[in-house]
Amino acid sequence: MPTGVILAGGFSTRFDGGDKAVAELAGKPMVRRVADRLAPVVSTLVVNCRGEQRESIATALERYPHEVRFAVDPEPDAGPMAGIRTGLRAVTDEYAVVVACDMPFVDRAFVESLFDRAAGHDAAVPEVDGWYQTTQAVYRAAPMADACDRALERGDSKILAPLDELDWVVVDHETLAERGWLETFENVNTRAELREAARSVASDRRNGER
Ligand SMILES: Nc1nc2c(ncn2[C@@H]2O[C@H](COP(=O)(O)OP(=O)(O)OP(=O)(O)O)[C@@H](O)[C@H]2O)c(=O)[nH]1
Ligand SMILES: [Mg+2]
Repeated sequence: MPTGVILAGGFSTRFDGGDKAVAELAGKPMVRRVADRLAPVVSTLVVNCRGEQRESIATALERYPHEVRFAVDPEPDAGPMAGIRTGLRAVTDEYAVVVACDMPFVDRAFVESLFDRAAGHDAAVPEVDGWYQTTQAVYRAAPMADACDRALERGDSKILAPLDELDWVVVDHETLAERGWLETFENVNTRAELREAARSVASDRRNGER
């Protein structure tokens, strides 16, 4: 089975104090929600974060059913693409799904379909409203990490820069909408968005989901 990489090295500046990775959403830290949603489709978890986040994230991931590896940023604040690179360097499987720690509704069936689409290619990246969702995408770990290194060496930290030299496929908006997969990209940046997400979890619970 492939690996799951959770990106958690950001500074949560819009979140008004505290690290959103370990903020509780309906009683469960967000990073744990993402990890639990990936558990059925991955066999190893890699968490990319800064050194000082490691202890609190490890606590949030206690008794996770798979091996958990930490990939600590050598340099903090180098941006999400550098975080993807650092996370993918710790991957030993051919493919990995990368998911941001603030996407607590990541959909398992969607992730499985991303792995299917990526097979034989270097990446499968969804596109929503014209934006490529590189922080919820599947990559072939080694070529993507190498391409990130080269982009960073050229001083290009744009998240799409490494894809220029790779064979990547796009999962388009229409397909995502048809299959009911737009909610998988919902992300939490502010305390208000956290409250909104908690309301979604509560209403889904009433409907017998989540
Ligand atoms: N390793 C690493 N990851 C990052 C960095 N910046 C953002 N990320 C991750 O990329 C994902 C999406 O980023 P944002 O939503 O901007 O998160 P953030 O930067 O923590 O929050 P803001 O400060 O409010 O922008 C999150 O999973 C972050 O943890 C960074 O400089 N390094
Ligand atoms: Mg940011």
